[in-house]
Amino acid sequence: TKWKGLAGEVAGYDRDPEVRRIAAEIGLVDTVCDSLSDVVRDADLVMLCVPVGVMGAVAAEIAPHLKQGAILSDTGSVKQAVVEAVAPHVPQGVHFIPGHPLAGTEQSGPRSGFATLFVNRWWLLTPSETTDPQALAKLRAYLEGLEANVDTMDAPHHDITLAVTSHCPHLIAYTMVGVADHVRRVSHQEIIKYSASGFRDFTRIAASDPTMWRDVFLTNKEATLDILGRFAEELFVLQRAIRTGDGEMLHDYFTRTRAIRRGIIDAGQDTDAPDFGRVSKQAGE
Ligand SMILES: NC(=O)c1ccc[n+]([C@@H]2O[C@H](COP(=O)([O-])OP(=O)(O)OC[C@H]3O[C@@H](n4cnc5c(N)ncnc54)[C@H](O)[C@@H]3O)[C@@H](O)[C@H]2O)c1
Ligand SMILES: O=C(O)C(=O)C[C@]1(C(=O)O)C=C[C@@H](O)C=C1
Repeated sequence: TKWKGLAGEVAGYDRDPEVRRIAAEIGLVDTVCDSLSDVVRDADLVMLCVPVGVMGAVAAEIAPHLKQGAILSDTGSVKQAVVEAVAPHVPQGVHFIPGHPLAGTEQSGPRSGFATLFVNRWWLLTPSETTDPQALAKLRAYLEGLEANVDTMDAPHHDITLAVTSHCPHLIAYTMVGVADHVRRVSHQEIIKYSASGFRDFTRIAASDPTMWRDVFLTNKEATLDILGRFAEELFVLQRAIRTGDGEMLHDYFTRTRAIRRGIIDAGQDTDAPDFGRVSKQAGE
């Protein structure tokens, strides 16, 4: 926001005094406030950037201090649970428009952000039927000012989509790293020394913030369990193909998954891993 000069003043608050100290030190915001009530009092846009599990408690605390006409949004990775937790606290005359930037890394904390984090990344908004179109247009224009691509969808659809594209992949990465940790026949030293790049990618994801991801799974329970159920079924099919030596099945399956990867690259969404693009081009595709 500061990079693009999109706001007259950017104020921030975190309940952790160390986070507030660092934010002031690195100039993350113009003003570091000492309380939630102070930080929201005169704000035209309030962005809740806390773990999904505490969104409701924070909303309840700020509610009496929100300015009439203000836009209230959030960055939570799950949307339906945030709507349920936050909406009941939102006063008349305040526009609540939930959101989720599909941008981030395994790092968390005030030093992890950077000005161009949202450039050419999706920022999903989940307005309701009663959302004021002018407030929605204003928020969209602000996010586009950050050079994000904005799309809207309803909250349940967001949650099942992200269960597929983000939440379950994280759980699978956490699990694989956990498995490596528990395998007795391969030492920890060997795992570190011979870590192939696939496993290294998993360890990056599995280093993501435990509080954030605990809350994601506890609040997007139904969708993640649905997709994990399908994952388990397909895993059994692949296991059987390996056991029975069904090479044709494995080859067909991997050909289809490779096409998905190519689709992501062709859509210009592969901003993080240019190496992979290079590898597939070298393979003559
Ligand atoms: N990290 C990512 O890749 C990413 C990407 C998109 C969305 N998100 C979502 O954005 C939100 C924030 O994630 P993050 O990565 O910025 O986490 P973070 O850990 O960097 O920041 C969260 C902050 O919230 C503070 N906090 C916790 N409870 C609080 C409370 N009651 N009052 C005030 N502050 C409180 C913590 O002290 C912490 O500094 C989460 O809901 C997450 O799901 C994260
Ligand atoms: O690259 C990463 O570290 C991420 O996982 C970022 C990622 C994602 O799954 O794409 C993680 C969670 C957020 O809600 C949005 C973005």
